[in-house]
Amino acid sequence: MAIKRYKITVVGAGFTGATTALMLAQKELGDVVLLDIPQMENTTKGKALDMLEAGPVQKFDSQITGTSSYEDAADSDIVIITAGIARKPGMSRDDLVNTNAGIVKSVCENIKRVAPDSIVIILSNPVDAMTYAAFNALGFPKSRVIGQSGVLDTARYNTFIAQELKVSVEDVRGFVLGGHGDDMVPLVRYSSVGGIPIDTLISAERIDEIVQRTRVGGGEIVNLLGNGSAYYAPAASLVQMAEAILKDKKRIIPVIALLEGEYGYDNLFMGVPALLGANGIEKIFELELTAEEKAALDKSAESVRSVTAVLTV
Ligand SMILES: NC(=O)C1=CN([C@@H]2O[C@H](COP(=O)(O)OP(=O)(O)OC[C@H]3O[C@@H](n4cnc5c(N)ncnc54)[C@H](O)[C@@H]3O)[C@@H](O)[C@H]2O)C=CC1
Ligand SMILES: O=C([O-])CC(=O)C(=O)O
Repeated sequence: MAIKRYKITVVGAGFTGATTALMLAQKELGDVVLLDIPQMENTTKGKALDMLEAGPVQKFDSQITGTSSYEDAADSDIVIITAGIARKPGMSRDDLVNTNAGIVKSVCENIKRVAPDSIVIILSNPVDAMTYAAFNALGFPKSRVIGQSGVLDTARYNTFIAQELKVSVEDVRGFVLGGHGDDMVPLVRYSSVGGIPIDTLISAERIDEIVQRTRVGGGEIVNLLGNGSAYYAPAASLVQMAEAILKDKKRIIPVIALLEGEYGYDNLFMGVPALLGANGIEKIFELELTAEEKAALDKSAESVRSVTAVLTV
């Protein structure tokens, strides 16, 4: 019997990448390769060794390797791309598009060469457009090119709802659709706590405030940190997606997927609820939307389209 040990490569060993590598190892989802540019090789090796040395204390046996060589990523089952620059206060995610498109493209050309059967999850911002750029550079089927935004946006939304009601986060089921920008669409009508619709528990005014705080949730952290963006919750979100795939859990979670007619959009990568399993995105779910919800989603899609259109690479 051949027992499989998974290999997960995390490209970009900065705040999000390093945190993701540690969380993957803590859950023993597989062996982890942490990869950054040659100028960062010693730092990357140092971070990987430091994490590995947490294993005896935290009782995990995942290997963690720091490297700048794509050969070490050969035949990865999953590749997570966090490479690129992060925004600072006063910037929007879209300001990163030109720099990060070049980085994501070069990373994907290497991944295509060394791990042609991998499932690729993209975090680098602006993430809807970067997932599109990755899809073009990889040439993989759409089921194997997935962007992360919805797990994080939903986690923020759920956090604020749980705080408002003083209940366990475990019982909150929020839903966020659309692009990873300030006009994302938290869907109040599809959000519940212990099965109870939130609009029967929270006033309309407070719900509006929670929705607005969710939309600018990334910016709230950017302003507090002063010199970078969120990484603990983004890393946890990536790990949830990797786990759904590696354990073939068939989870229904929001991810950035290529839309080919769904919700009325074509040739657009944007956040929608999807079934995530061993084959990557196995199905996209189309929810019925009211005219108001559809108008909000159209606005978000328009923002994603305009930043995707500036891709020059
Ligand atoms: N989609 C989402 O929900 C989120 C996206 N992000 C995005 O993730 C990206 C990374 O954020 P952080 O880790 O905080 O930034 P960071 O600056 O801490 O780390 C980025 C790392 O990428 C590396 N890098 C740059 N070019 C590379 C290349 N060609 N190959 C390999 N590695 C390369 C850098 O050396 C650096 O170590 C940013 O674009 C940020 O905006 C961050 C949080 C959430
Ligand atoms: O806000 C940022 O720039 C990073 C990010 O995407 C998030 O934390 O949602």
